[in-house]
Amino acid sequence: MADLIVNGGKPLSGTLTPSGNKNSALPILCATLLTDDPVTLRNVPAITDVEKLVEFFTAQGSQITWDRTSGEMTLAHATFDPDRLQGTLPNGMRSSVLLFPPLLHRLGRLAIPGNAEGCSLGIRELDPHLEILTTLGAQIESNGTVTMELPGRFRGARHWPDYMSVTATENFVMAAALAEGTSTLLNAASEPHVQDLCATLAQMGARIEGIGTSKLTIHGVDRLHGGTFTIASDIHEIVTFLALGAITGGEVRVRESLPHHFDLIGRAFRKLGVTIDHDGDTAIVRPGQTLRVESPFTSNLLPKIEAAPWPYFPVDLLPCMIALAVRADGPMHFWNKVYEGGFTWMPELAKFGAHVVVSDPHRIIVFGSKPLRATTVDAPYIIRAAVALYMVAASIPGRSIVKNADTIKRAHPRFVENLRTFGAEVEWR
Ligand SMILES: CC(=O)N[C@H]1[C@@H](OP(=O)(O)OP(=O)(O)OC[C@H]2O[C@@H](n3ccc(=O)[nH]c3=O)[C@H](O)[C@@H]2O)O[C@H](CO)[C@@H](O)[C@@H]1O
Ligand SMILES: C=C(OP(=O)(O)O)C(=O)O
Repeated sequence: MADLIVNGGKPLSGTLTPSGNKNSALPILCATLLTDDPVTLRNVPAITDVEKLVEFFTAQGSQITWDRTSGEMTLAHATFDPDRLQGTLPNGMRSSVLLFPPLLHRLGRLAIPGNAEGCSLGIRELDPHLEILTTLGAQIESNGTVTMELPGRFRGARHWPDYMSVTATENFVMAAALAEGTSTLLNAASEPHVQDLCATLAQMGARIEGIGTSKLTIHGVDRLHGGTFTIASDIHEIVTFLALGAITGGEVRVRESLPHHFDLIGRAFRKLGVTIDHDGDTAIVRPGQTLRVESPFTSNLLPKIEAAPWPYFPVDLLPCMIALAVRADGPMHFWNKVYEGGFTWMPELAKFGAHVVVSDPHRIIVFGSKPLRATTVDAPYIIRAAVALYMVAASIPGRSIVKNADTIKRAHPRFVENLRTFGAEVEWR
């Protein structure tokens, strides 16, 4: 495990070109297995989750070249050899579940241990994935090991799951793209990365209607083809760097900042006193903004930022807003409607001197603007919680240590190198 050593208290200023979104790159990489044609991907982030998938594909015989500096990767799975698969999928990452449809499509059979690993935000359920695969024609058995069998092709069907799950929606789309007949998913997730996967599959020849909405209709086709596709910017990295500018009082510009996804995110910043300007596709946080919780017009109302499946504010961005709230004048209520483990790291914030009341596993109130001190904190296995602990450390003069922060490397390549170009004093140890 690696620790971040931080000498904080300086304004961080600079311009960032964000890397590719992990949550777009991983399903798209899995989707490349749906064709034998070569696929070239641009802007692939050099992150540990991608490294694990590439290692997995290579171990099964796929041909992959990856220029980590330019971000261009070419994959050819014509030589993918099912007999080499020993039943172990990449571990420590939720996205392994995204291999189920393409592997079933190629192998017809798959056996996995009964639990899906992911970060420690909460229990990462397998059931919605297995329900989808069953609905689309797979047969599932479980006795500790889960065995999936697909006789022939996936078969088109209608499905309405309990909730909008990102990876389960992605699995539905991948399976239905090559199914016999038409499939419909209601209560579909529509996060930017779900849209990215659908758009890439459409470019590969899939017939998908309703991209970006909660109802997806997919007309199955016989084959998908290769091509050249670009992974979109990482909305999490965009927000992180803007928030870093705001919390340290610096001026930050982020290029390729996906302004069309920004309305509600910009509103969350405004609730904490931060204005994000847009100049074309560059997002800008200007220096010298006062972090202050915006007063609602309604009297006696506790201001609130609530996170839920898109188009709500994204749960993965809550930690950045919590870090800002720690520094903002006034109380802010946060509501994570998705994960029961999203606030387990609040005791680490308290070590800096932050005042946070955990109301229940899904809700906290941050009483900001308390005097803070540099200190040592422990990051949980939650990417943006580690980022948020760094943000608070960066805002406090003196030496802090964020221990076990290397979960950040799962999503953000060159995190420390980028921070240094912004004037940060920070290093891995
Ligand atoms: C690789 C990838 O893309 N990972 C993302 C994906 O994970 P993932 O696809 O695993 O997340 P899901 O959308 O399935 O939600 C995670 C868990 O939250 C609970 N749940 C979710 C929604 C809901 O309305 N009710 C409910 O109870 C379920 O227990 C579920 O298992 O989406 C999450 C939610 O945006 C993000 O944090 C992850 O970064
Ligand atoms: C929760 C996350 O990722 P994963 O689902 O891959 O664990 C995340 O990116 O914050």
